[in-house]
Amino acid sequence: MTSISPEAPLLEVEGLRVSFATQRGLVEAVRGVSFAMGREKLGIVGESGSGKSTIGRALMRLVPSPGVVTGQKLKVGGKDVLSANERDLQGLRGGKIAMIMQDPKFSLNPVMRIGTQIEEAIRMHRRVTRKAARAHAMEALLAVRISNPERVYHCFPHELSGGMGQRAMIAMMLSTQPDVLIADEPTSALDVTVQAQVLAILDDLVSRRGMGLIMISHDLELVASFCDRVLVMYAGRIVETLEASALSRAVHPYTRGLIACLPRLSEASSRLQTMQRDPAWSQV
Ligand SMILES: Nc1ncnc2c1ncn2[C@@H]1O[C@H](COP(=O)(O)OP(=O)(O)OP(=O)(O)O)[C@@H](O)[C@H]1O
Repeated sequence: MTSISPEAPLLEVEGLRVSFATQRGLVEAVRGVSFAMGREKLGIVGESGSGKSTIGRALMRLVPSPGVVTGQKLKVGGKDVLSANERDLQGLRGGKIAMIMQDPKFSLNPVMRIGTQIEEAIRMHRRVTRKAARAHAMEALLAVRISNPERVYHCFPHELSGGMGQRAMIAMMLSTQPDVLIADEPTSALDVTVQAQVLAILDDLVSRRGMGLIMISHDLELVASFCDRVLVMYAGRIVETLEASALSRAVHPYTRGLIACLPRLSEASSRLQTMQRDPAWSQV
């Protein structure tokens, strides 16, 4: 873990804006988002298209062309992301901040064995021998509760099940010891049992390593049960920030609408509510 004081925010975001010039006009995906986070689990929820993933990508400086990212401040572990050059970015990505995606297919190299990929990631960030990198890779696989790391080490990604592939990806992202991990819908492609196992692994790793975790999801219930704090997004803006334990005290009508739309076992026979949107929620 890099040496930053426990009190310093791991992440500082002020006035973040991301827009895309498209043939259909300017898409303002993120419209002035500000937040800070420490060693905590922070959820970002909102419906599809509200800008959640774009925030994650902006933090990694991975917004694709023609995206334009601006802001007053975007700092990870005290390092400025907005002004970082390619070399700085290599150190930042993996070293300070890493991202796991919904599907390991997009993060793992399909033609490289799992162990080799993890070792490569480690050796990009730490001066260690091949032998030491291999030992660290094995440790990383064990840390995500893979009981037979030797076998997984030699596998290609397609030889792993969805849950195992997800664990291997988490192992790779954590092997470089980042301060902040962004998990973008990390479990939505997994069945419920495997989902619970992967969340338990993330929870354990985050609390043992004292990292910050950003969990991006459209699932308010999941995020509220897993995270300490929740940012609720609507149309590119944060409309509400809540302690996860205080969801019932949400005041924004969009958040209240999300809560009202959740199915409840006690009301199995009643119709699910649908959200009534107010155009005023999108106004800056
Ligand atoms: N490369 C791109 N080019 C043009 N528009 C984009 C691009 N990437 C994202 N957008 C637009 O930015 C907005 C926010 O997208 P984003 O993927 O961040 O939303 P999201 O909340 O993560 O949604 P989802 O849950 O579906 O992933 C959407 O309107 C999307 O169409």
